[in-house]
Amino acid sequence: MIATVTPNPAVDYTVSLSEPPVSGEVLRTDRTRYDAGGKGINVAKYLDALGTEAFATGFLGGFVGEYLEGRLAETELPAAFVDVDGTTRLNTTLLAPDEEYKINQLGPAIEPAAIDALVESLSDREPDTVVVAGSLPPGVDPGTIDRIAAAGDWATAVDCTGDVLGELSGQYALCKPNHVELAEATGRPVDSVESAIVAARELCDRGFDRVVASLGPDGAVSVTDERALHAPALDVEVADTVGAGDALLAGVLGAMDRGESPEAALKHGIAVSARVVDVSGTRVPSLKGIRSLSDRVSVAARD
Ligand SMILES: Nc1ncnc2c1ncn2[C@@H]1O[C@H](COP(=O)(O)OP(=O)(O)OP(=O)(O)O)[C@@H](O)[C@H]1O
Ligand SMILES: O=P(O)(O)OC[C@@]1(O)O[C@H](CO)[C@@H](O)[C@@H]1O
Repeated sequence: MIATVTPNPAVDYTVSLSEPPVSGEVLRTDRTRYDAGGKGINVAKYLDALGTEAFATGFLGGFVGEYLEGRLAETELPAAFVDVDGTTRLNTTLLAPDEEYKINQLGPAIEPAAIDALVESLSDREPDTVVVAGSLPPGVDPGTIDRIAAAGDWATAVDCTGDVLGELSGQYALCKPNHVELAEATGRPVDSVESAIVAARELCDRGFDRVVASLGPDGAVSVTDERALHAPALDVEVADTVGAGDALLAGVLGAMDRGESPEAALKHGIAVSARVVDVSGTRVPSLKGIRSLSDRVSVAARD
């Protein structure tokens, strides 16, 4: 079973506009949606939809937390969160023709007792893999992620901001930075597939067994000490890219969980992310035919 930890969940509020916003003008729209989100929660939603046994946890509080929990309860995804005093985030995505704006709140402060409760409940579940994903709210630091990674006999995958990634000192099975996070974590420029592979190799030297770096429309690389693979993105219509990285990670982890090869896992990740960019917000898209879509992804070994 794959457990995902979202230290800083969010309800994703997506607003679609017919025209770009103009200062001082009132814009009206009936195209809005609310999704239960936060990176780890998205990974768990996509894994569940792909048929991989998943469980979502993290910290929730206030009316937004209650709403998020209610939305998850409408789904089949097993989830249990630690209650906190503050209010969970409402993150906004503003979509206008050819424009995408994202406003993310900082999130509520987390007390040490809540972190202890989270670690304890994770240990009780005995997952095979733990995924820690998303930004860290006040009170949670990179040391907390190292603690979670070391707290049980599980493999740990992380998708966190570049500064946090650069400060982790535990042993990790996988990390999933995007190109900005990869540059931030290593201090190296990442502006091509080649430079992403160089930076990813540096993270492998620092304790990450595999680095899956997402490169937006340029696809993704999957790098270990020994091998580097690159797969380009599929050419698809893009509604918005929110959740694309989570979809890539879910696709890769789901395939790895089934024992598939690194090539097949990367293809699967690219295919799942292509489906997610095709829908707005962080809703779960139809994943029917995902196998044959994966077969359309090309993957190449790189030096
Ligand atoms: N414009 C696009 N066209 C097709 N596929 C895309 C596009 N943008 C992203 N993707 C797919 O989604 C994957 C993840 O994208 P990206 O690198 O933007 O993730 P991210 O920055 O972590 O996203 P987020 O933080 O919003 O989840 C890419 O590897 C690619 O397969
Ligand atoms: O502020 P963070 O934690 O870095 O990112 C949070 C977030 O933008 O990431 C998800 C998409 O990947 C959304 O569901 C959510 O709003």
